[in-house]
Amino acid sequence: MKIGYLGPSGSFTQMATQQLFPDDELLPHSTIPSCLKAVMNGEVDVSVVPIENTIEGTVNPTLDFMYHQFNGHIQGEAIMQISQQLMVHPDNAAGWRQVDRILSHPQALAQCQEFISDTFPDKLTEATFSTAYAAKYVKENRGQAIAAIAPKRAADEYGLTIVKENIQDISQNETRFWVASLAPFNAYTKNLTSQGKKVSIAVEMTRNVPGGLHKILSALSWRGLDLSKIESRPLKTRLGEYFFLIDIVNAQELALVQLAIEEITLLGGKVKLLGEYDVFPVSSV
Ligand SMILES: O=C(O)C(=O)C[C@]1(C(=O)O)C=C[C@@H](O)C=C1
Repeated sequence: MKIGYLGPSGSFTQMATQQLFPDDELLPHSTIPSCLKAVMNGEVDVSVVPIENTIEGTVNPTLDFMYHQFNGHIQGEAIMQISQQLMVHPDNAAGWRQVDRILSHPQALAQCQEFISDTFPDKLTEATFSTAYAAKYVKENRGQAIAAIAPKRAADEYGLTIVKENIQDISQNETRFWVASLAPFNAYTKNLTSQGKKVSIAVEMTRNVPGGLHKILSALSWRGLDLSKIESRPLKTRLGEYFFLIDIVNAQELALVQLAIEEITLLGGKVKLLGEYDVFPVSSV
């Protein structure tokens, strides 16, 4: 299969993708929407994109695209430990404290807020498409006084010097990645063991019914369905209109989830089933 991922080479997403699909052809894409569009237009069979992090929460571009535009499903999830490193071009290693800009993906910058405000109180941060993109940019622009926050793998890939290790605000920092495709497949490597089944749905109440969210939650709760996450995102229609992402864990009884979806629909809710999938812990290699 052809597998898209948020690249370039050296990204956290690449590490997760290589463990999920060790024998497939991996193709980097520069943004999360371009990874998911590549699935929709048949350029790749599957794409792997980040969805949530311990410190910074939901990766909104992923959730918004999955809800508003994606016409396939989540087929799996990987959970990986994330350790962020500060790196510079080797020529600037001695004077790294003098950098005037710190580049990374917004999720990674947010994961290292304490370090950045303590070490570089007056310096600018600059958002890049991914952590590895920032590392590559630092490599290609050695004349600029810049640093990247990225994985150790990106430092190796682009020949950068790590000047501060493990700079994320908490050590137990993890990111979830979704595996998305149009058609189901069962080609996961035997090296991975599922830690359980999950179902993700997105729900919007078509009219502003009082107690609408309460009704949605009741349909799930009286069936004993165990929720691990609920989050609202703007519908992008009018101010004050939202959809809700709901993750259901230990969802062995998929029939129960189907019945809950039917009940929510009868109550006036519009439900999009984002996917029913296995969750795989992967290591940060
Ligand atoms: O894969 C990467 O390297 C990314 O830049 C993306 C991303 C994310 O969006 O969460 C992936 C894992 C980390 O949480 C930080 C950044």
